[in-house]
Amino acid sequence: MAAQIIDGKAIAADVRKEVAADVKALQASHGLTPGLAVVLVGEDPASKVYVKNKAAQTVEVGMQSFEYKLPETTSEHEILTLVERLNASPEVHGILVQLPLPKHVNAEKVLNSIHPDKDVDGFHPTNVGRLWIGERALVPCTPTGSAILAKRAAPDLKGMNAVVIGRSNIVGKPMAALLLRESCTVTIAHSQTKDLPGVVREADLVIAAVGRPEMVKADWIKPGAIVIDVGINRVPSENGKTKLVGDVAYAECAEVAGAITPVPGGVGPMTIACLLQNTVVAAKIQKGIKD
Ligand SMILES: Nc1nc(=O)c2c([nH]1)NC[C@@H]1CN(c3ccc(C(=O)N[C@@H](CCC(=O)O)C(=O)O)cc3)C=[N+]21
Ligand SMILES: [Mg+2]
Repeated sequence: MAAQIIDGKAIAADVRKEVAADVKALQASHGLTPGLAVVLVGEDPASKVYVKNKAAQTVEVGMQSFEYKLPETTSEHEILTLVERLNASPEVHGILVQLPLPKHVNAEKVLNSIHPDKDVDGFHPTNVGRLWIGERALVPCTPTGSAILAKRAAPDLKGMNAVVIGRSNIVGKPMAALLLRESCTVTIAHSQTKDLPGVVREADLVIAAVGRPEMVKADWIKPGAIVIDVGINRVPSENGKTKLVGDVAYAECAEVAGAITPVPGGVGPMTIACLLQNTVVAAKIQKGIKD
């Protein structure tokens, strides 16, 4: 039986509609227009595309967009000075510094300089702590979007065996925290895991976030399992161009899984939608607005 295909593009559009409604409500109730600042250092072409998409969608939902495109040679000090300015700006409620940063810049130092209440990526240690202890937090966008997609396939994740493949601070670890909050039994698997296929075969819910093209095979998947593919890998294609593939061998896994996300059109669009949602949450936190 073929899997249900979880349409991230359509679900992201739903989330953006909700965000647009939230923005309207905030304007009416508090005269507040949330603003998102994105900082891009250097010329990475893929990064430039994301920044452009983010800016367009930010404006589309009625928020203010501030873009800072700095040359590759920008010093760490200059970046820190910009972040300080954005931290202090009343028009800016969310700050995202696009990763990766150039090698001469200490990324950890830059990310930690963002005010936790403006940290719409949810990477600041304060937000990591808030997430794990269950306080109101800004939660990383990719795991948030992935959880929304999983819940579209199965509204109640309670009691499921969830296996997260990948232990990054950006996806794997916060994903585990979110699934624990949904009362899943969570395993974080990684490159050193013994018998990874065997571990994944126990999963009712698989989240693949390793950055290895099409690594997860059909015979790793328990029949009927939900498969969320976080990977976005650009690989050579037949016609000499490149194409995007996930961390999951999509075609073969779709024949075993109960539900599966495609790449592109799965988690990627959700990441940006959740970034916009986080900007609204950030604005509310800064203004002391409940919910
Ligand atoms: N501080 C920071 N936060 C990030 O969240 C962050 C970052 N840095 N650096 C780069 C990565 C990458 N990223 C993507 C977001 C959306 C798509 C996306 O929408 N992808 C589309 C297709 C894109 C295409 O066709 O190239 C899809 O999967 O359908 C992809 C990648 C956010 N990132
Ligand atoms: Mg993210």
